[in-house]
Amino acid sequence: MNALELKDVRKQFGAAQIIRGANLAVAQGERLAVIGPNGAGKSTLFNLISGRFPASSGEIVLNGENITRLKPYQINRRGLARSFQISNLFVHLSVYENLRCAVLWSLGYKYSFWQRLGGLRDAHERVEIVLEQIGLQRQRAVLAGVLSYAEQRALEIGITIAGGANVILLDEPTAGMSRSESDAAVELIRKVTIGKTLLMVEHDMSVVFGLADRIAVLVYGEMIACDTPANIRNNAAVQAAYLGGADEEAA
Ligand SMILES: Nc1ncnc2c1ncn2[C@@H]1O[C@H](COP(=O)(O)OP(=O)(O)OP(=O)(O)O)[C@@H](O)[C@H]1O
Repeated sequence: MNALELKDVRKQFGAAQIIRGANLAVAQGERLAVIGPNGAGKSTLFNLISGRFPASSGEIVLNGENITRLKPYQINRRGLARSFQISNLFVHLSVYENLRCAVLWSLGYKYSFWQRLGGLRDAHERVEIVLEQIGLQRQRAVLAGVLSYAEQRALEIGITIAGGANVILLDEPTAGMSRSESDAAVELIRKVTIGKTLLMVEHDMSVVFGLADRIAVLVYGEMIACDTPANIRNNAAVQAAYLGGADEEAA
């Protein structure tokens, strides 16, 4: 079973066709990068998958279940978690508390007293695991607002994976980072997504080619190619429409 499938998904805002029939099948454990020029519809595609916008037509299937008409929290509970370009952190809470909120939310912190006690213990253990994964154990008590930029982005990734979702959507996870910070972020993303399915929108071609098993190319709302990095690099249509010299930069 695929982790995620899009079947002829379309989105229009008024008369403007923004996504023009996207078809995609992402296998369990696969890492897929979505690339394309500014305004191609990449964020819109993520907004459709995560339920923020309803699709105009077509079908979105997560872990075998049709999620096309579900709300974001319902999709989240079914195993899909998403990070945002814009920071999603509680800046006045500590690193630990930020992660704890994310874990408790995913556990559905609203049941009976006894379940809640069990839930709290589970949450603590889960937070410890995520802290270790994102390398922020020593900053656990630090307020999120005073972390370095790269640490904040690592915490956001931690919050995204904290609930144990099997499909992770990352929107430009290395935006605004220096080369060395983004190299470290690639390693972090690789580590925390082992055994999970990753979809990411990313403009930095060295990140894309460093992480992705497959690359989907979106141009004006149409997916013009979806293939291995090597094939995308050599795809004439992709080069003409978008990639240009960017592959040389990444090589
Ligand atoms: N809520 C909306 N209402 C109307 N038009 C929208 C809406 N959201 C996005 N669009 C339009 O859809 C098009 C695609 O935007 P989108 O943000 O998805 O592109 P993108 O590929 O993510 O771009 P970038 O790389 O610059 O982030 C743009 O022309 C944008 O103006």
